[in-house]
This record gives sequence, structure tokens and C-alpha cells, in this order.
Amino acid sequence: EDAPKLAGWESTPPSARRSPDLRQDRAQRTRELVLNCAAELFAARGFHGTSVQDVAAAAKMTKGAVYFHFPGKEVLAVAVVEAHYTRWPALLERAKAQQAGPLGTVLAMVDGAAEAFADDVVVQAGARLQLESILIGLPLPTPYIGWIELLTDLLGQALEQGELRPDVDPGAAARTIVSAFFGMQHISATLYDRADLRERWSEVRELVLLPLRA
Ligand SMILES: CCC[C@@H]1OCC(CO)=C1C(=O)O
Repeated sequence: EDAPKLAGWESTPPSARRSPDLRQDRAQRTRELVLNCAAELFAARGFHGTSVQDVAAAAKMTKGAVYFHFPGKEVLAVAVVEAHYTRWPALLERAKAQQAGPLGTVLAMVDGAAEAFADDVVVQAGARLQLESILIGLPLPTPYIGWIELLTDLLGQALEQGELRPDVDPGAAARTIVSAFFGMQHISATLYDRADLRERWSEVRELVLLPLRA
């Protein structure tokens, strides 16, 4: 099935497009090091609790070297948020490769998102920074819409193919799944730093997703 081109889900955000000049590879690797160090700090301390100096120290670089790649903490935060969105097209490709039909692809996508929120610090940081967007003060991609559009399309295909309960509206189911998932991971993060996320996800999966099957 061909899912729609997802708004805001560019697999390589403009700020991260690799230069064709191979000599830039080292700069790209340094950029990625800074991004990952920043993600660790933003995920743990948030935007306000993180300084460019903290990121430089974690990356074992000078503050000036960090500023060369990211001319400010706000720009660095936007890059981390953009990087977290790039995880989803890659996840979709892996989910579709399983060729488990549209409903199977939905399950693989949200299972993969649960793993990402449990283990991927860039996703954890991106989600936290999205919630702190007012502090960043720069435009960020619109959240949630990409997921809702993708799941609506896949669930529409599942309905057409008889995989979805005939009384289920694909859009309503997509919005409910994204809301339940986002709320589940947010509560797990707030209360237990996501230590119980996989168990909480299996409950949502069991009670919200599996009952949608025909
Ligand atoms: C899968 C739930 C949606 C996901 O959770 C946080 C967030 C925005 O930071 C998301 C997104 O729009 O990709």
C-alpha cells in the first residue's frame, strides 16, 4: 500500500541535507555528535535547563565549534525536533517491508514508535522540546498531523480490505490511536521516566488497537 507523502515528515529535514562534497562528511559527523549530545541534555533537562556550554562540554568541543554548526540554542533545539521527525519515514519503510497488510503496518508503526520512545533519546528530546516550543520561539513542524494522516490512510485501506471492523471510522480511529499513544508515553515519561512504557503500550495496544480488527 502507498501511504500518502506525509506533511512535515521529510526524511532529511532541510537543516540536515548532506552536502554532495565528501569533504563535508567530517562536518556532518560533528554535527550529528553535537545533535546527539544536545538531545541527551534536552531530554533530561529541557530547553531552559540546557546551555550551549553544557552541550559543548558533553561533546568535548569548544562553544565556538558548536556555534559553527548551530548559531544558537534555539536553532539547535529546532534541529533536534526536526531530527526526531525523520525517524518516522524510516520506521514506515520498515513496517511496510513486513508486507503484513495495512492493519499490520499500523501495528508495526505504533509498536516501532513505542520502541523509539523507550530507547531513542532524539525522539525523547524532540517530543519534550515540542511541548516546550513557546520557550524556543522559532517555528517547529506541526506535530501529530503526520501520524494522523498516515494512520487514517492505512486504516482506510484496512477497512476496504475487510481487516477493520466495518463500523469503525478510519479518521476517528487514527485520532484515537495517536491520542492514546501520545498520552500513554507522556504519562510514562512524567511519572516513571518511561521505565514502564512497554507495559503501558501493551495495554493500549490490547484495549484500543486490537478491538478494531474485523
Ligand atoms: C505517535 C504520537 C505522535 C508523536 O508523539 C510526539 C510527537 C510530536 O513531538 C509526535 C509526532 O507528531 O510525531
